Amino acid sequence: MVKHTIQIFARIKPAPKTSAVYSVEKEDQIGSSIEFVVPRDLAQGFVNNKKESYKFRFQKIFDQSAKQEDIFENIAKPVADSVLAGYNGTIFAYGQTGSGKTFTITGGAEHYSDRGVIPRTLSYLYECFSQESSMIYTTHISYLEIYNDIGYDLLESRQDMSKLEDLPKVSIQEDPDQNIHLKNLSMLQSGNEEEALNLLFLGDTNRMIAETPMNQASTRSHCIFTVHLCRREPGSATVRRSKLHLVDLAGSDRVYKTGLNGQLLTEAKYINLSLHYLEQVIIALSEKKRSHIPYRNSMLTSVLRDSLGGNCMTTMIATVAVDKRNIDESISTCRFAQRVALIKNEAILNEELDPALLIARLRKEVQSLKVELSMVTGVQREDQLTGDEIHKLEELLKTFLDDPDPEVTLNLGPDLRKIQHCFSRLKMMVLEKSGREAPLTDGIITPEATPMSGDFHESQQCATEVTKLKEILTQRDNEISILIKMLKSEKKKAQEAATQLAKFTQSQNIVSPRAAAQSSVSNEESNEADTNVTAAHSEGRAIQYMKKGPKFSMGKQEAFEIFLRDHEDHLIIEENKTQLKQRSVEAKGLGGQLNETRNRINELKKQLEMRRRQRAAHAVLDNNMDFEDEMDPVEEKLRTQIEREKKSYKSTIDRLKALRTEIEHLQLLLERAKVKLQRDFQKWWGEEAFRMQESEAVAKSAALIRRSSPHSPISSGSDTSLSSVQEYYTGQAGNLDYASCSAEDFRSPTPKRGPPVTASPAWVDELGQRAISDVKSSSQLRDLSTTSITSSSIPLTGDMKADADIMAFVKAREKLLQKTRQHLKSPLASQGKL
Ligand SMILES: Nc1ncnc2c1ncn2[C@@H]1O[C@H](COP(=O)(O)OP(=O)(O)OP(=O)(O)O)[C@@H](O)[C@H]1O
Repeated sequence: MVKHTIQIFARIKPAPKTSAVYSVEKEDQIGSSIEFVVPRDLAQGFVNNKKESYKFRFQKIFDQSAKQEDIFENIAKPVADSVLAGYNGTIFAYGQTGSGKTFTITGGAEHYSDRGVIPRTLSYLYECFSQESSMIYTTHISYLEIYNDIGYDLLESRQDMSKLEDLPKVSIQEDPDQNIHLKNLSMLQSGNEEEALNLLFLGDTNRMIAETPMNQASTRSHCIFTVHLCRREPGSATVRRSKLHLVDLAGSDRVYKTGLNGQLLTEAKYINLSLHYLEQVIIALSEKKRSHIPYRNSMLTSVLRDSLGGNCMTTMIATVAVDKRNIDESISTCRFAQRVALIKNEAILNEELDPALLIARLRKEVQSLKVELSMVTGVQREDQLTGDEIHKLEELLKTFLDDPDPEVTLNLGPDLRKIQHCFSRLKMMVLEKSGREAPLTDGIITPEATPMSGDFHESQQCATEVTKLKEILTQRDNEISILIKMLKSEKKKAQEAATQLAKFTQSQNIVSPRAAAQSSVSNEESNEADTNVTAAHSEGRAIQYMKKGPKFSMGKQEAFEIFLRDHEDHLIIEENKTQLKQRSVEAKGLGGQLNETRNRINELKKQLEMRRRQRAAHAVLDNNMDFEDEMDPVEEKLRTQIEREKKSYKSTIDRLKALRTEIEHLQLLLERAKVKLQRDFQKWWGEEAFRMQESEAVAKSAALIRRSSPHSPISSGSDTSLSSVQEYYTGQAGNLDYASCSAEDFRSPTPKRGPPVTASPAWVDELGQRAISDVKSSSQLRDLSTTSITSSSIPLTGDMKADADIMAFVKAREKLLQKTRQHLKSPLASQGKL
């Protein structure tokens, strides 16, 4: 058992301007302190006793310039090491909204070097597994999100997930030993780093998709990424199971400051409530006298029960934003950390005996004891008695029973099988005899000798028979259920194999750069082919999942491409694409190098073999038996060359592996950016459609007013925006004269005048909330966007909503094209950068 207090670290978020409100001081080898200086507010009067300086001590403070690597090396690596040794570990980030919790735990989405604690720890764990080949490691991953005190499984891979409620709900169950079990939380096995990263990506994407403006998941929910590790030595029945929780808590902001209302306030209450309960637990734990710890108050504290005051090596990272307006929050974050630092945990080695392995070991032991016994007795014993042995036993038994001497004994020797056989035979004889009241074995047992008779005997016999039959029935039932289980599991396996194969094939077809990069890598490392295939399966799953964005129609696709060019992430995406290309080219080059080195090694080995044969032949001729011990300079030189080539081969392989991780990470970043883009686009598109509908409503009411009062200022046509909306709607300026329409015209689904309805409702598809998907001809639209939109060729459906959406599309497209034209005129464009 290891007793230790929770370790606390602080990380300061980079601020644009250097702030003078705090200072960091390294006090000694095991601690640093941070001091906040809050000048007194003179507006509160001259007599003001408010404290000016607040000082807090941490194990280490990571100032603004700290890199993600520093955080991993100093904080996460020691925890990962203890998890590898069989202890539970938890790292949790706590701090106000935007202070860098997600950045620290998961990482930034822009650069490879921004990878946070989770991906780095996964990478480290798998590296350790490969180095410690004498151990067998099994890893499972779970990813839980807690929002409004309800748990959600983030590893759900359903394709049609669009909101948080679509995710499976996770509930807590407690066993009699008060152990917490999370029902409905997936625990997926990950065979290598790539599979684990894919699961992280799947969870993060689910988190992002489930996020709506009302639920900014990262801010308002707690996320717990858990690695479940099982470690054992081959052949040993002892297993070590440990868990590593990596926790990204919700923003710790106090409600009054955030100025929330309605739904957001409810959420904030829940969050603050769960953080409040967390604080309660921490206060209770830090007070020595308290016996009751209120873990059960919230899901968060129930799940983290072991991490706080239990069997776990726990570390807290307090994330702090040091700009002036956040000072109060930063001080309360540090205060919270000081309390946490008082908690003592007792981590124990989670070692247990694996029952299956124990049975296997005992079986082996029995087998070897049997062998030993047969060596001592000189008789080879089978589990069952042979026919010959049974025959001999029957004779012995008969002699024994026939002998009238009551002192006679039945000598069977030290063989349990024989003893059991004789006993069961005797029992059967007694039972049958007592049932039939007739001698069974050549008069061995006489009716007089039987103490039982009559009806009682009969019912006894029946009962025995029934019991026997029941036993047989149960046995058959068991056999049947085992067979059904086997059948089901085989069926499931076959189905899984088929789906995986289909996904794999699909992913290979879809993601060409990845496939290219992978094939170049896997070519060089043929021995890793199996791993690659498994990885490709899970990769296929992640990519499939990510590709689930809506399929755009032709016009919308065009608008999307233009939208993409203007998007804030465009440059980052381009940069990552370029990097990906470079890495892929480098990987390909290294692959070539690797092949060449391998060929050279093979060639050198051949030369060495040849040389050895030559020397052996000479030695036979010269009768020199000691030639093996003599040094041959040519052989030595060849060996040195081989060694050199092997070293170069190894370093190239290492680089290739690192490159592969980087390539995969870049691909994930790109794919994530793509999901975000699609989401932003849908949102923007929906907004445009909505705005257009609003304008249309204004236009209609204007027309009504004009109708009732033809000389009013609105009807004079001075409002250009309204007239342009009317133009869109009528398809031609002035083509539809609202002033001459009756009220019926507005109620009718089809306008009485205006362009003929040429479109079929089939080209209206789902777009955000309501939007238009397809237009009959994209050239038609191109014309519309380059000229002013007055053409009567806009095909309308007659449905108000759909028509408004069509016009929203046309207008949105025109806007985008205008923007593009402006861009093209800009100096950047003239430098050929667009
Ligand atoms: N150390 C850092 N270096 C660079 N950028 C950072 C750092 N910390 C945070 N950021 C940036 O600040 C922004 C907010 O950070 P982040 O999302 O991690 O905050 P958070 O505490 O998780 O917020 P929330 O409570 O809303 O989830 C992000 O854009 C992130 O990239």
